[in-house]
Amino acid sequence: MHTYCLKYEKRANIESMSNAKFDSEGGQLMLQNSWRFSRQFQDSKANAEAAYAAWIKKHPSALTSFERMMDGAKGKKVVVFLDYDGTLSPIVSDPDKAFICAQRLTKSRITSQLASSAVSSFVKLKNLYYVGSHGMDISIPSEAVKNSSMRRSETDQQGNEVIMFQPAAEFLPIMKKLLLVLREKIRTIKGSVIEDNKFCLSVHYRHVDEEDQDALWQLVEATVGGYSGLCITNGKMVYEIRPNINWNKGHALEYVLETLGFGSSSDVFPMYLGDDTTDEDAFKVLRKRGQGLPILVSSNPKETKASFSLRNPSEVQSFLLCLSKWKMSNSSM
Ligand SMILES: O=P(O)(O)OC[C@H]1O[C@H](O[C@H]2O[C@H](CO)[C@@H](O)[C@H](O)[C@H]2O)[C@H](O)[C@@H](O)[C@@H]1O
Repeated sequence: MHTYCLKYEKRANIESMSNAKFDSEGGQLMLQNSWRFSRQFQDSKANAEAAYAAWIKKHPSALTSFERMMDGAKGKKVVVFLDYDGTLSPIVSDPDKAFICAQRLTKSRITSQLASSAVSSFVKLKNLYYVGSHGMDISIPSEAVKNSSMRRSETDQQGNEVIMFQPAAEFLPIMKKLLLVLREKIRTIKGSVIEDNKFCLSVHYRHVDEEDQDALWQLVEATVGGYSGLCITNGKMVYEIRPNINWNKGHALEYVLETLGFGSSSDVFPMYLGDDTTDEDAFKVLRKRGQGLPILVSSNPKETKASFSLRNPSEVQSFLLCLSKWKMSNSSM
């Protein structure tokens, strides 16, 4: 509405209209424009709904399709992989306040970009397996490891016996150094925040003014360019800097299944729930294995390898509740 008024003012000057004429015509024009605006808004809302309706046909809701979906799981071991931000926890403006209601998370594997210790401190459940930093920071309780060739445990920071796997371990000194350098550099850009996720540095720009975002990107790109072997990807209002190695959430999923003794087993039914583009690598692995369920968490139509979808973390919780009820009536899980 404001924009239309300004535009009209400009035209009124050009045409040297009287103030009286300006006022009365201005009011009428504003009405017409506000009607047009609301019509455009309704049209675009209807278009978005139509696009979502078409998309959901290709990626049905994991809630409404639950029974049908779980047919394939009967008699198999169900392994649930859950992304954290945007999947278990809603996206919030402060990353330190991304909490979840954890009561429904039992016997699950959590994959995230956060360091596994960070995810673990958010979730605070012991009988979970944590995977952080894009799958580059894996920690599995020793007693869960079925594959004897992988049983070489160590003690984590909380004193638990775990199998740790960090395929980018050699990058740790570089990541630590880069953290200090970047933290100092981006200090000049108001609203920017850097998060240390061990093998992934996340530079958030959610609170950076739009006109400063390009400068932040230039700064990040130039600084990271000074270090070899790293790459930058763009997430949800965040630049993610990580080692450029051939390892992603899909590899992590395979690694976890391997440690659990399900490497090439047909008795397993893995599910992966994620909202991020980086979760697509895990979806692809499930597709390739021809096993289990890739589920995308999104309220907007998106190009995805997932077969099913859930709209948001609240639907994820409802889904996990259905799953726990299903588990109670199907004892072999
Ligand atoms: O692999 P993920 O668990 O999906 O991690 C991706 C990033 O997630 C977090 O950032 C996102 O969620 C924040 C909290 O809701 C939000 O404030 C931010 O804008 C989002 O990008 C996490 O803080 C990052 O470190 C991860 O890179």
